Amino acid sequence: WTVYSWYCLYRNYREARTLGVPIRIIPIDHLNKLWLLVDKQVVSLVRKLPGPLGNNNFTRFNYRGWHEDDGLRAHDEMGEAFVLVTPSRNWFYLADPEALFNMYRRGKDFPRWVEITKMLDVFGGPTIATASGEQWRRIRKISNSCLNEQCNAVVWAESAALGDAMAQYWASRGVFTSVGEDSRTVTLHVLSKACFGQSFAFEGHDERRPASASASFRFSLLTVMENALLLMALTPRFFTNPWMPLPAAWRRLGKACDEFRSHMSYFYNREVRALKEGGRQKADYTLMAALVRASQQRPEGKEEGEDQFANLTEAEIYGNMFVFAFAGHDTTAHLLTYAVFFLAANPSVQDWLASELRHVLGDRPRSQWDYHADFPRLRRCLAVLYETLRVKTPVCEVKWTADRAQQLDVHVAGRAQPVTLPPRTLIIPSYLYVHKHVRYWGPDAGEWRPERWIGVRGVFGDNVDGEGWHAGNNDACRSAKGGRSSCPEEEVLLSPPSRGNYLGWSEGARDCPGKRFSQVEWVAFLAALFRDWKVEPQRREGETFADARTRVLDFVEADSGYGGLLLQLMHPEKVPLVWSRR
Ligand code: HEM
Repeated sequence: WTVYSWYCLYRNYREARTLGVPIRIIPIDHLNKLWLLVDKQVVSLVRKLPGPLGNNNFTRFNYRGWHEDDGLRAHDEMGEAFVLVTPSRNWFYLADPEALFNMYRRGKDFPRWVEITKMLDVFGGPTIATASGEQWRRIRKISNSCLNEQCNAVVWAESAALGDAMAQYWASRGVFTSVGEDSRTVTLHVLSKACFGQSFAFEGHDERRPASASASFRFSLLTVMENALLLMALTPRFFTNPWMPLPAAWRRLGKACDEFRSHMSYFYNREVRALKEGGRQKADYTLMAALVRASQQRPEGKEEGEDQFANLTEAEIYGNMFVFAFAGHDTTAHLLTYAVFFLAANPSVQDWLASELRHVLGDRPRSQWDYHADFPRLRRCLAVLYETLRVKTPVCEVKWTADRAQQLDVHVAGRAQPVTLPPRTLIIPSYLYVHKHVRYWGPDAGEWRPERWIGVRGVFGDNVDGEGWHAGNNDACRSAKGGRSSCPEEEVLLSPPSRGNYLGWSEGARDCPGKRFSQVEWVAFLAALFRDWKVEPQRREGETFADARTRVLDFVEADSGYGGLLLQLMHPEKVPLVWSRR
């Protein structure tokens, strides 16, 4: 095996040399399953060795999330593109915004590497995240039509109600440490409502009752989502096998899987029945109902009997429901946790945010907030999301060249030149570089500064939302008052320096279909949390606010890591925060 491995490494190295970009060799593929279990521990042990033994390509590049620790260094040293050669595959890292945008535009030439997402097909499939080609186009088209404005209105109302309850809970604690857990609770509850029509009251971390053995829907959804990685690695069948000697917690997981499946089947049959009887009102939106409706209707132009090529099967609906719940849960929750910490360290941004919320929502109670009228005016809330996603991008993407060589113009040594990428080359967009380099974002590129996304309407002609100038270049867009516009009505949301410079929701045909969902959810949470409340770090004895702020920001950098598949704060409970009325 070792000889074969070295042979493959040599073969891949020879192939990498044809690319004409810098090469670094590492001995183990990033996605070797055994290695994934121990990579960080082994690397941190090897790092203790003296000199080059502890400091080499292996300790620098050969573990999950190395790019977060390395920051901008790798591309600063090697230019816009370089390749990591492993025994299994070549990993081509790309930080050229123009080349990235071209790659996203040519989705057929550079498809998603679905081998990495295939494990999401645990409750049925193929799904939107795991299918390719024609099959994916069909599922994606149906999904896009279901994630519509009706869905967003449901998300808005539910998120505002849950955000409100979370704010009350934190206020009842005064000092709280549960932002990570509570953010996961609210995002899960929003998904439960939007996907299945099941609404649950907020339960703060310390109020959680032990899950009932009778396995309610909430229990099954929560348990399945909390153990999603384990389920993807071992499949639900492993946990539901009655002959397998399993610990009690794993048995419970098996039970939750069975329950989750039978709840989905119940919801599915209910929707099919309602559709047949014409009983469901338009106002009763659920994603499940929308998918069922779309899958039962024969699309225009299709003949009888062709339906199976255009609609979703029952198994595909189950698989997709799981994928939506999985893809929409931790992404938003982790970002919300980051934002609460960034805001705690930046009271002036909280004031700026609150003044927009007061201006748009006034004193209206939450029940009178209106998605269609209020959401589009809350640009500062959206700017907080854009900025948090810029500096703490949770999702890593992998594209590849599949079975054909592809050419891409890439800046190498300052000049655009065609690079021929051999078949089976993996391409990793280096979002950290394009999101944070001073060349694109100005001297404060490394700082969390949501104001960079806001400009003043009309300063450079008639800016419209999302088509203005990037804040790094828009000093003239701001009013004289401390670099901030005084009136939210005059403001526009600016776009990034280029479309290849902002990859948080990805780009091209295979970008995130939940983008608008997450924006609506996020803005409603921020509105409920920060119109009437504020957050700050709990000070230690004798600590000034400036010291506490530095401590929080240092903590955010040091504690960021890949717990599972996403970047997150690993232990947000370690830094207590204070919640109070503004
Ligand atoms: C702020 C929160 C979110 C972020 C940052 C985010 C980011 C992303 C990214 C970067 C991708 C592309 C992944 C890849 O190519 O490997 C993606 C795909 C996807 N996202 Fe999101 N997402 C968010 C929220 C959501 C929500 C709320 C949903 C569902 C309601 C969702 C559903 C999906 C699905 C189904 C895909 C796969 C799409 C396809 O393959 O066609 N996401 N997301």
